[in-house]
Amino acid sequence: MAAATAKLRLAASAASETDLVVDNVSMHFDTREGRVTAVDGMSFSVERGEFVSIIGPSGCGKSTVFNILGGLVGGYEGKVSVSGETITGPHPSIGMVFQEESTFPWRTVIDNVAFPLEVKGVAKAERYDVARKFIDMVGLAGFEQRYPAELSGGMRQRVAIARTLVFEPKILLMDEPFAALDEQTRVLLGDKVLAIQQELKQTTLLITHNITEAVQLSDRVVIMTFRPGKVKRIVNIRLPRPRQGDVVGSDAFGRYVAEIWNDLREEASRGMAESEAGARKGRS
Ligand SMILES: Nc1ncnc2c1ncn2[C@@H]1O[C@H](COP(=O)(O)OP(=O)(O)OP(=O)(O)O)[C@@H](O)[C@H]1O
Repeated sequence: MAAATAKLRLAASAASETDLVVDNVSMHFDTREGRVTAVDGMSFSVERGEFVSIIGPSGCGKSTVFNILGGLVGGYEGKVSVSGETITGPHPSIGMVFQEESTFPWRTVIDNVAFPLEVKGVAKAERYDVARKFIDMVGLAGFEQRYPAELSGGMRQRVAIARTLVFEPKILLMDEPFAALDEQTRVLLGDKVLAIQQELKQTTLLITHNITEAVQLSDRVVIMTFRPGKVKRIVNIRLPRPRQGDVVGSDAFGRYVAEIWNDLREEASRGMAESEAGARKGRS
């Protein structure tokens, strides 16, 4: 009986392991126009193996949150912790994928992906073995010897994702990695991300302004308000896993998109009204 209870307790704690906690985080910037509150008292967490997206209109503070979590900026209020440890700068458990092009143009795909292992001093044969595994996972097998200029934008972003995964980070943090791609490519790349998620059970936090992408990939979507960025609502996406791109055509998918758009429309309209008012002020 005692053993059964202990087992249950163990299962319950494993089921609720939290990888990332954002606790009451605020960030202000002092500008010539005065103090701007970019993020205001944001709190949320990401459980182990969970895929969470943060979505919000332009200017709501998404990139600021990304920079805080990546340890790229300091001077914020509140606390961010990874597996219970407060972060004070870039944390080795967090692997980042950036919006802008970040592959090294002078290196082949395999040398791009193997780069972090090369820096760590891993021998060539071993680092190529590991790199091949991740190149395969992102669907680029056969392209190992190509240079980034010989690939499409979507393929280059997959190289960047593989290069980050090679570290085996506890948390994968991505800032609009597919923003520059067309809608069809995004949905197809979403399939790749879903497959990776399925295989690695990778804890992932995606920053995006694309509702389809957020619903397609996530277990939960954190909706942010327009400036100052707060958590407006967190939506649980109860679409079955494993998911594939065709989930986008289902009625349930459409309902989630409509629900999130309802919240976002309000925020985006506020953003637009503010920028129009700013432009009028500038003209008068
Ligand atoms: N370094 C900075 N100095 C001054 N203001 C800043 C700075 N970084 C961000 N801001 C302001 O903070 C607010 C949030 O910006 P942020 O870039 O985080 O938003 P975002 O949601 O990522 O926007 P987008 O989707 O357009 O990239 C904006 O009003 C922005 O002008």
